[in-house]
Amino acid sequence: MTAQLNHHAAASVADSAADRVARIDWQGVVAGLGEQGSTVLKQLLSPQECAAISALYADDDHFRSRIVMSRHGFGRGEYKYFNYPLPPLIGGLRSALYARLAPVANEWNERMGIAVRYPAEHADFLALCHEAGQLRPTPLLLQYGPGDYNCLHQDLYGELAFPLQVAILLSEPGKDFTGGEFVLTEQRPRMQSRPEVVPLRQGDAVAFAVHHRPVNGTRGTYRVNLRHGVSRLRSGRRHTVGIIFHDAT
Ligand SMILES: O=C(O)CCC(=O)C(=O)O
Ligand SMILES: [Fe+2]
Repeated sequence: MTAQLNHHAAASVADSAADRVARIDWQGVVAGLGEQGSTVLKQLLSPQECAAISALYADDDHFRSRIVMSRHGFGRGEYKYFNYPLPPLIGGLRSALYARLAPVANEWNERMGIAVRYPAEHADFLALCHEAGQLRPTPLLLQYGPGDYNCLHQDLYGELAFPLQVAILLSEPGKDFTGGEFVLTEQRPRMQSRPEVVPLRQGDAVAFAVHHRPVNGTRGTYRVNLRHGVSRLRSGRRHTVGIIFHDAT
């Protein structure tokens, strides 16, 4: 009886976005981002939350636009950009994650010799985006079926770009879908690209560099260029929510 009650309590407690972001091992995340340009944030969403967010896909009231990837040469599959106001959990994660990633972004820019610095609070960064004419929300919900894939790309939507982003896998590999792995490539100057496959379970998030990041070499710091995408789904259905911190023109 006690175990059942505890289980029920754990499932029904409103675990705020801020609380769960505060529990992440940020030292480990910062180390992973520094070494690989990406890192996994385990179990950011419960299976119930993943299912609830995936179910939003069918309801166009939540979205400002729908993109069919094959029409633009982006791959195969589709996605929808959320409208403001974002669903509270996604909006809450967006601002809580930003506050933890902004110091990393500032350190990267310093090392890459880029003068831009990011404010501590996401609301202040969004105000800068809006002043620059980047008014449209960028968080998105992606949907893939058998044979679908997402070509390697960078999510840049205007002059202002926050250098890190987060994607959360909403479906369970091996059960809801097969194939469909999250892939990153890292292009070093005058060298061939390094591939990285990021293993994710349902509810896990990956934080990664949007565009470029600094790497220490023997002759100082250089920039590597990153792209991300998704390998071909072999079967089933895969949903992801993408959290991009800059808004779009
Ligand atoms: O579906 C994925 O895992 C990748 C989604 C993506 O490209 C993004 O969130 O920016
Ligand atoms: Fe993307």
